[in-house]
Amino acid sequence: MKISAVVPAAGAGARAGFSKNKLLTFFRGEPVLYRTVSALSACESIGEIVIAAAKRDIAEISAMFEKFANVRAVCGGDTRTQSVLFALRACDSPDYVLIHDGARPFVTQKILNDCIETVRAHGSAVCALPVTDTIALCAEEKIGSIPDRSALYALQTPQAFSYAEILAAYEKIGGETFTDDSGVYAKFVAPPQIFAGDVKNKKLTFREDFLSDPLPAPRVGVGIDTHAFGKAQDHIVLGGARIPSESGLIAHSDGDVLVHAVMDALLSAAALPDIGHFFPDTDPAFADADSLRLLERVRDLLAEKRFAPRNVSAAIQAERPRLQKYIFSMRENIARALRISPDDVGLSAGTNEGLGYVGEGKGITVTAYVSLAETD
Ligand SMILES: Nc1ccn([C@@H]2O[C@H](COP(=O)(O)OP(=O)(O)OP(=O)(O)O)[C@@H](O)[C@H]2O)c(=O)n1
Ligand SMILES: C[C@](O)(CO)[C@H](O)COP(=O)(O)O
Repeated sequence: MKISAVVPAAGAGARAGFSKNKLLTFFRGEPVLYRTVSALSACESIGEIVIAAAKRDIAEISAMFEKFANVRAVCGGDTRTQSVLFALRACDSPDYVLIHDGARPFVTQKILNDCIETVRAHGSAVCALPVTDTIALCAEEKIGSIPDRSALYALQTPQAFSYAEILAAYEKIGGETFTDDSGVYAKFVAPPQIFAGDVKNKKLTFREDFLSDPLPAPRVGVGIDTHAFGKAQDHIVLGGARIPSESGLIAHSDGDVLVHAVMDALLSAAALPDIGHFFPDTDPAFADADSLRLLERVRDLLAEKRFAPRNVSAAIQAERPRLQKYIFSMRENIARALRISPDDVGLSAGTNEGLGYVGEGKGITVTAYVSLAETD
């Protein structure tokens, strides 16, 4: 079952009033369009992604996605309707196509999956929200009538259709302009099926839309742990790596002070009790425990609260042993346990210039910061 995505992104963004296309402006550290397309790209059911871009923006948009093998940009048109038509024509004959505005960067994986499930079942799928305001039909600044609100919905994107049907419908339009794709399908094919949208999936239209953020701020957490040398052992375990050492770190578990600090940071970010609560050092079950397995359990505890780790940044203070050649495998081990990329795990290691208990080689201290994302 092949599913393509079409992203109309060729507008001018006139109502937002920036000096360039609003989709190329930054929101929370990345261009709006990058956020939108990244969400589509993270959806496993979607294959190719075709962006309709204005001629003046096409080089910038193509460069933005050069590392995405499945994303390409084609020339859009003067209206959204034309842009969608041109991108539809450029698709590689999928079974279904999902059309999503570049200007809706807050689309969630749940919405995308619901859209795909609906189109598979019904041949069409339109993201729709029941309206909460009273809607009036007006003429000459007078209210003509007030339709029954229980039958009114605000239509969002994504909207998905059988590719053959929506392409054929778009080819029949001629010069007419539609405000969305469901209108085209309704006119030339059949009444489209709706599924539940989300208020957070709003379209960035006006400058003010860029000031209010519908997404919760990322949650951060900090964790600090220290273990003393003194165990009769020829190695320490740090970030899951076994590192030769004159003596081991004293602990009930494997003494992985780095992973312990990361676990405490994760639990703290989620406002959960610390590792002493979940893995007490009086419980024989955790004697010599592999801390990476405990880290996986912390990941699962976060998932129960609908949080997922986004990134880890930790600083190791150790006079000895030398750690540089183990840093990459530590990053990989932590990333694997947390199901994130090693690129999202930053580690630094330094001595304490001979000062204090670290400098005297009596122990190792790690300070870890993490951030969490809320999951759908
Ligand atoms: N000729 C056009 C016009 C719009 N769009 C896209 O359609 C989506 C919804 O349109 P809108 O929010 O109206 O964007 P703009 O047309 O850019 O905004 P404005 O009307 O304020 O100029 C946006 O992702 C926009 O880039 C498009 O692909 N081609
Ligand atoms: C397609 C759409 O986002 C559905 O709500 C909307 O109709 C686009 O309208 P615009 O005027 O092109 O922003």
